[in-house]
Amino acid sequence: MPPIRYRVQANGPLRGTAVIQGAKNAALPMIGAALLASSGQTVLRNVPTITDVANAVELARAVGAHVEHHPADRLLIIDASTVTSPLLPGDLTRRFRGSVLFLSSLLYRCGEVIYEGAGGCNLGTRGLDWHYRGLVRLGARIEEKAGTIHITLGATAAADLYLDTPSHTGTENLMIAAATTPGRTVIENAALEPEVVDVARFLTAMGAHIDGAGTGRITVEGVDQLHATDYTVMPDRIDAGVLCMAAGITGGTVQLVGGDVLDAFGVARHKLEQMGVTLRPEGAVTTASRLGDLHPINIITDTHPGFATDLQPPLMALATQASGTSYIRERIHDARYALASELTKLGASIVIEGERATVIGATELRGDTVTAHDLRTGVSLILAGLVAHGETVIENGRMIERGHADLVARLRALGAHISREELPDTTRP
Ligand SMILES: CC(=O)N[C@H]1[C@@H](OP(=O)(O)OP(=O)(O)OC[C@H]2O[C@@H](n3ccc(=O)[nH]c3=O)[C@H](O)[C@@H]2O)O[C@H](CO)[C@@H](O)[C@@H]1O
Ligand SMILES: C=C(OP(=O)(O)O)C(=O)O
Repeated sequence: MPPIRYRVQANGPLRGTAVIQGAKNAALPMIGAALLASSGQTVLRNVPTITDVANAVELARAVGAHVEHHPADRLLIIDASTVTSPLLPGDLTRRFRGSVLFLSSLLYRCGEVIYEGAGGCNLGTRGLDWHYRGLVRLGARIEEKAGTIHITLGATAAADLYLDTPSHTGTENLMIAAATTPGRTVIENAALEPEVVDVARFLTAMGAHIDGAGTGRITVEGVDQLHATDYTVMPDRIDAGVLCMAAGITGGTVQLVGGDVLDAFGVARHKLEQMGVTLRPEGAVTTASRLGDLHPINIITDTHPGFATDLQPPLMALATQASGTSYIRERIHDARYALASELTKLGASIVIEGERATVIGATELRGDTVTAHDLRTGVSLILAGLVAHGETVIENGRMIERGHADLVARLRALGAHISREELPDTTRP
């Protein structure tokens, strides 16, 4: 794959309308869960055109599903009646974290699943032990050999499950597994994230019996089988948050279209408002704007409705422009400060001590060449580039496209000076 480079130059306040994409972290589990339907065709709408989705489509095809992808219509049609292979090939699964969401459906469709490892952003330790422990309690057997996980389905029976902390994909995987496990399964300390609720709604549309999604105690009454359905993926609250911050960092006004996201923001809504970014819902449109100064802020990332970790890097970029010292504490991922050194190259003043980051603002940023070490680092560097003097060049831009669709077109429509280049592929002979 040819490397991608983004170039950004400041061009004053962003103004205009932006469409929020469908949620990456809801679309991926839905593609995985759709494989549970042994007949019929599932239609998924509002699917974001991002590489994580393209990889999920490739993975679904690799295990035998027939998938039609219509990116221009943001639509997927999944016929899982042809799923036969229990092997999730490592060259695909290691491309994205969401591949872990294929485990449960494939296990129940094929009686076994072979998983050669998860990918996704490198944010420190990203365990899967709670997923495996839950599956074992539902009757699965797990063996690991040289990094490959082989799960086989024994006599399945409902169970009382718990998560040590409310894992997002862990809750989704266990809901998917429990959907067709006979009896009543209870998941304690379940994740409350809006995407988990959307996945529960999707499973319910497939015929599952799920209660309590959006609370810490989810109950699933197993049914014999699930059927194909037609479902529209919720809007992406992280994509929406980044667009609000693009308005905030440039002192502009952006109208967000594509669904109500303010409730899904949780604490992030209030933190943005404290910083001086006004968020105003008007019917189906939310307007994000900033007129006065940006104020410093204090955030602690947490599970929903706490401040979402995926919005922490963009908030760090915003904090570099606030007049005063901001304090950030990252409590979900143990290594999510790759952005700090890149922002420092642009002139930001940031001190990292363990899980704490102190951002001393406001600093004048100057364009330079920086690297998108992961998805949100990349998009946060775009935010910084929107106010830096001179040109900001972001290498490894493919990372951004894992999770944000068509950002160049959407930001250009708001007046941003941003471009994307495909570089020669040096890995090809
Ligand atoms: C595809 C997807 O939906 N990704 C999101 C999901 O990731 P993901 O579902 O991987 O995140 P989790 O909520 O599972 O992980 C949070 C923390 O719990 C730990 N943990 C988790 C499971 C486990 O079995 N053992 C364990 O130790 C992890 O190492 C991590 O430190 O939620 C994260 C937290 O909101 C987001 O940043 C990701 O964007
Ligand atoms: C961490 C993220 O994604 P993933 O879990 O897919 O790596 C993210 O979306 O910021």
